[in-house]
Amino acid sequence: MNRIFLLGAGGHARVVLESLRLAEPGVTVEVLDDDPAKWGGTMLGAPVSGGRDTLLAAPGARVMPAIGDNHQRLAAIEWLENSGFVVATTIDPRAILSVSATLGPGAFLAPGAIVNAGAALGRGVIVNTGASIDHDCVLADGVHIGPGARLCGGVRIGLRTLIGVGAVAVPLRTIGDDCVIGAGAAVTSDIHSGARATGVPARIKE
Ligand SMILES: CC(=O)SCCNC(=O)CCNC(=O)[C@H](O)C(C)(C)COP(=O)(O)OP(=O)(O)OC[C@H]1O[C@@H](n2cnc3c(N)ncnc32)[C@H](O)[C@@H]1OP(=O)(O)O
Repeated sequence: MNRIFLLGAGGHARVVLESLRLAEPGVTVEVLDDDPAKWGGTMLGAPVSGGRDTLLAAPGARVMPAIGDNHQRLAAIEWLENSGFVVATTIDPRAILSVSATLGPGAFLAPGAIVNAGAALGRGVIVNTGASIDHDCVLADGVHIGPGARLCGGVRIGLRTLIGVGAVAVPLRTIGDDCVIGAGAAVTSDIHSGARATGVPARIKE
């Protein structure tokens, strides 16, 4: 039986669940969440059967992290790896992934996402609905590229950074760790780690 646990029962997890069912027809999905209030319920017909303790009864199980928050998702992946679980990736069949691009464990490509030649995406990277990552981009662990965002060629993005919905970055720019790039921003200069930047062109908000 093709069985997988989905870690997370929020809005992002519902998107991942639908993509997973399309990518792996017939898969049996069991949902886990750290919030006990969700236990015993269902999410899109899949049982929400408990929290991480439930996993400990299934050593070596396959788990897809589906937590929207970048820090929490990456921490969960590290916990799963250290606990001996197999961290899955999910590529929605309506996404396009270059044969020469690479994805780390726990990565998710949403419907309409495009990842082009030579791009390297780390662990737990989300490329959300209709976003595009062009050739030779390098995205570190825990990055989230929001819906409709566009990265030109050779852009580098640091750990856990969020690129907001509809934002863009021109070629070869570097955006550091733990940044937030606001919705609709145009990144035309490098952005240092920890910065929040908005606008066209994007300016760092101190
Ligand atoms: C499927 C999904 O939903 S995936 C979700 C992906 N997530 C996103 O895309 C979220 C992106 N987040 C944003 O763009 C946010 O607005 C942020 C992070 C830039 C700012 O959030 P906050 O710190 O809460 O700022 P806040 O809403 O209080 O606004 C502060 C000021 O910045 C302005 N501002 C906020 N966002 C932006 C933006 N994207 N571009 C330009 N100005 C902005 C506000 O208008 C406000 O201006 P004012 O002080 O003149 O009134």
